Amino acid sequence: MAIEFIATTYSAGRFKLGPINTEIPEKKITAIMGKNGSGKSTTIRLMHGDIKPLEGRITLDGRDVWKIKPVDLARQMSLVTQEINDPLSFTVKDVMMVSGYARDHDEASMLQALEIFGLTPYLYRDFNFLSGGERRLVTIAASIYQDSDIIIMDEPTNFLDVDNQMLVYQVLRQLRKKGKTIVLAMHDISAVSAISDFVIMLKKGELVDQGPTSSTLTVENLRKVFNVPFKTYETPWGVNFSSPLVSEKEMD
Ligand SMILES: Nc1ncnc2c1ncn2[C@@H]1O[C@H](COP(=O)(O)OP(=O)(O)OP(=O)(O)O)[C@@H](O)[C@H]1O
Repeated sequence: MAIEFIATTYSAGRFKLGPINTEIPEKKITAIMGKNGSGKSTTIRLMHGDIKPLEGRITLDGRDVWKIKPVDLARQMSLVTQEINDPLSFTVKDVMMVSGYARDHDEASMLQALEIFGLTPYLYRDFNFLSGGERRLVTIAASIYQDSDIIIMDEPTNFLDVDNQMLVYQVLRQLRKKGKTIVLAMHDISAVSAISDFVIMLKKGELVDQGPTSSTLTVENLRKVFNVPFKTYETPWGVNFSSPLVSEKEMD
């Protein structure tokens, strides 16, 4: 399942994205990084065929993704968005069923996906009355239940406590091991460094750099993207990046 951006551009109001040329590595974790408003969600929506490019193409195994029938696309790609709209009074089970509508219903797999996050007791709860973090975990469980080859998530760890963030990253690693292609829009630089194999860095809709995380996630690129200085430091879990968030001292 290869996703390719070929000279892709998009425009919404005054915002312009691209041109983007990239091939999302299969069976790896790709992180899309950039400041607020840099175009991460737009890139993800293009990848999922929710919006059409202005110029160029986004292809899934050579086919324009926006032309693929939703039911066929759902077998190949799942998307966890930032905002979860549920105008109806859906239960957690309904949310799972909607996500899994293109696969054969399998109650055991559905419960298994919820159980990863300890959510089986929530099966008949009203989704709208769950906390922000619980809703996020349900939608991640729903995308696991969907069982597509490609899993896209927009800021999957938003609203989550550190233990649940760790759980989500652990689950993402397991999904990669199972051969899933994963694409994440992310803010958290340490998490990008720890979990992603490939990184796409955006600034104001432009591609700043892309490549293997080990060689692309550099202090130089981070400074370009975020306009603040960064330094690396060693932690017991590997190299991390730091900027003077709450310090009065300037870094050079
Ligand atoms: N339909 C639209 N009409 C006008 N502007 C839009 C539209 N959709 C997106 N934009 C603008 O495009 C820019 C990129 O938005 P996008 O949601 O892709 O950013 P992002 O990198 O995901 O940001 P964040 O980190 O805040 O989620 C923003 O300035 C946004 O206001």
